[in-house]
Amino acid sequence: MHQKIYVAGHRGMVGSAIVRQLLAGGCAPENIITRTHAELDLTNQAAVQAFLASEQPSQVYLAAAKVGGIHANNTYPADFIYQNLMMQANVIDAAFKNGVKKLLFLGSSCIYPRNAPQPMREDALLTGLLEPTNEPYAIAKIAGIKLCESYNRQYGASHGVDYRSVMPTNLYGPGDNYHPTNSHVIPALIRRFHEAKVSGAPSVAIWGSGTPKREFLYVDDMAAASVFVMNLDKTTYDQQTSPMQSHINVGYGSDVTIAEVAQAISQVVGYAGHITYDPTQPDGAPRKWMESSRINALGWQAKVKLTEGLAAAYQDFKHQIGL
Ligand SMILES: NC(=O)C1=CN([C@@H]2O[C@H](COP(=O)(O)OP(=O)(O)OC[C@H]3O[C@@H](n4cnc5c(N)ncnc54)[C@H](OP(=O)(O)O)[C@@H]3O)[C@@H](O)[C@H]2O)C=CC1
Ligand SMILES: C[C@H]1O[C@H](OP(=O)(O)OP(=O)(O)OC[C@H]2O[C@@H](n3cnc4c(=O)[nH]c(N)nc43)[C@H](O)[C@@H]2O)[C@@H](O)[C@@H](O)C1=O
Repeated sequence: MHQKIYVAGHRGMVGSAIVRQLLAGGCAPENIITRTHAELDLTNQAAVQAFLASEQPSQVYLAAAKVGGIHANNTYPADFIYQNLMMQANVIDAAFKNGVKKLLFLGSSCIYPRNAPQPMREDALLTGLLEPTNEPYAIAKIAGIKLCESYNRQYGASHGVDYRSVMPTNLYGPGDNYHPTNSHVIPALIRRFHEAKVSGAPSVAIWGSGTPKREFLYVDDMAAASVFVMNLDKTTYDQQTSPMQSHINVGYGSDVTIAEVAQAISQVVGYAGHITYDPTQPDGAPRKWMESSRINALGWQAKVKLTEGLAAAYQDFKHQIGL
């Protein structure tokens, strides 16, 4: 019998990329189960339980979450911690209760301490204070990792439960959220430089100092990593993880300053004006570069270079606004 795969968050940037990856890998469309947020609110425990009881998928990709950039995280902390805690607890528990043996949880690079040595290794988790601008979201993500680990420890031998966690670095690409203030830096600046080019604005303001560094991974690379980790045989996966340190970093391999990525975006968009800086906006973590040797040792490597990915992201933006 063909495997039914539930992709939670299939309309989101990562979820839609995971669906593309599954289809490209030969998965039949009818075997990919999806529900929109309007059809199934994952913060509703009874609805999630009823859905998984009726669909009985064999795998779950948990790519649904309350997601946003530094301003959104800093403005709506209650939404970020509550909705993410509820979604992941509901999906992971209902998956177990309905016999799902394989689940992949998507965390974030935010789980690591603000001042973790760079690049950040998986064993840096819980060794220091978190970045205040996204601490609530990070706490929810850490809880997601520990939910997966705890179900594995309690039910792995008896029920074959094998729930895995990948920690993406900052992501961008098709299907991104281009909201002017709630988005992440790359989609926000694609929109702002595009609008400045169209309006002829003489300058564009970047938030913060421009000095923080970020690692950026193209979303289709992230989707490939997600399917790769989900399908790894357990013996191989266990070689790079331990029962209470089961998460795996997924990074591009190198990072750039915000000033450098802003310059690159202005070139891709074709904006010729000046770049200024708005110190009233927060910088957030000074650096968030992932140490990805575990997943690299398992056989996955990022492929899409930043300039190539930015060009594709700009095409996606223009498509989203109907150009
Ligand atoms: N983007 C990034 O840079 C990074 C993302 N991640 C993680 O990757 C995962 C995917 O992120 P990304 O694709 O960027 O996020 P998106 O916001 O693009 O997608 C999230 C999806 O989840 C859905 N969703 C949100 N709340 C609910 C709910 N209550 N019930 C049902 N569905 C819901 C959204 O639907 P709707 O829009 O209709 O509400 C949307 O389709 C998340 O776990 C995120 O934390 C980790 C690191 C970096
Ligand atoms: C992805 C990961 O990490 C996220 O945190 P973050 O990396 O700080 O997110 P960010 O992309 O919003 O900012 C990156 C940097 O960029 C600068 N910056 C400049 N100008 C704009 C700007 O116009 N918009 C935004 N958003 N940032 C800007 C901004 O000041 C900051 O220094 C979490 O929210 C959380 O979502 C998470 O999971």
